[in-house]
Amino acid sequence: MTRSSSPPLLSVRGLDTFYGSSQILFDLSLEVARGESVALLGRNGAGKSTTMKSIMRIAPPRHGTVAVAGQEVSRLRPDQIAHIGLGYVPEDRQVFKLQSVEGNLRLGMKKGPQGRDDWPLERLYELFPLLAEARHKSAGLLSGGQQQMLAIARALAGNPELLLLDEPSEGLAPVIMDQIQALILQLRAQGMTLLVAEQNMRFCLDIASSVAVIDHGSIVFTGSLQEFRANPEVASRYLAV
Ligand SMILES: Nc1ncnc2c1ncn2[C@@H]1O[C@H](COP(=O)(O)OP(=O)(O)OP(=O)(O)O)[C@@H](O)[C@H]1O
Repeated sequence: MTRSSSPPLLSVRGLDTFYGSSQILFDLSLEVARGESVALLGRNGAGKSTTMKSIMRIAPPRHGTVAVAGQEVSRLRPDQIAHIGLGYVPEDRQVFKLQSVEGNLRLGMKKGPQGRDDWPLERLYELFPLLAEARHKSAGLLSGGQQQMLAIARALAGNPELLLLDEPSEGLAPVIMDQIQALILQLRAQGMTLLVAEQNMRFCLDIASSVAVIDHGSIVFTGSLQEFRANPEVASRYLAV
């Protein structure tokens, strides 16, 4: 999906990922250019979370490569991967419930690529005023929407160049979904590159510049948002609409 000659920020090539003997991803390839916001859309069980986990090497692929800004991730040591610029917000958010909001943010803090340190606490609190108000509260006492915000803020605290969000709208009331959507739009406006896995097409299309559709562990469509909208049969065939 990149149109420039520099390597895409994220390049995923030919992933085959298995859980035990079950193959979940089949020769899956995907690109995210710098500054782009890619929606990875697919039905329940299509393989969206497994794609995210394969990129993060939580579910390491058996075959295929993942490169970040041209550097292949599978060749790096785990301590190097932590500083390569990927921020990951898992589907179940995984906030540390017994820690305070600020404790969670501090635990997420690390320098990004080239020692970047763009997200001090003050900037995080500016973007997430609700977290500033709740800074001393235990994370386990936050609402689902606030926990989603905390999970995103904690990922930002690691100074990522690319943010991977796995089903950020899941389980949220529509009004809270709108708030998360507005936040993601603010991040886009600030230049963040995003890969957002979603079942909820409406949520995702408002924040996406490009779309990749996954079905049964393979990418079946990639294109710009305009191309996706111009091909409504893709949504009716592969997504629950
Ligand atoms: N740990 C696991 N062990 C075995 N099979 C798994 C595991 N995790 C997921 N699967 C299976 O892999 C397939 C893809 O799951 P995945 O979670 O990647 O899909 P998804 O598109 O993210 O869907 P969802 O919206 O339900 O999260 C499903 O058939 C699922 O049952």
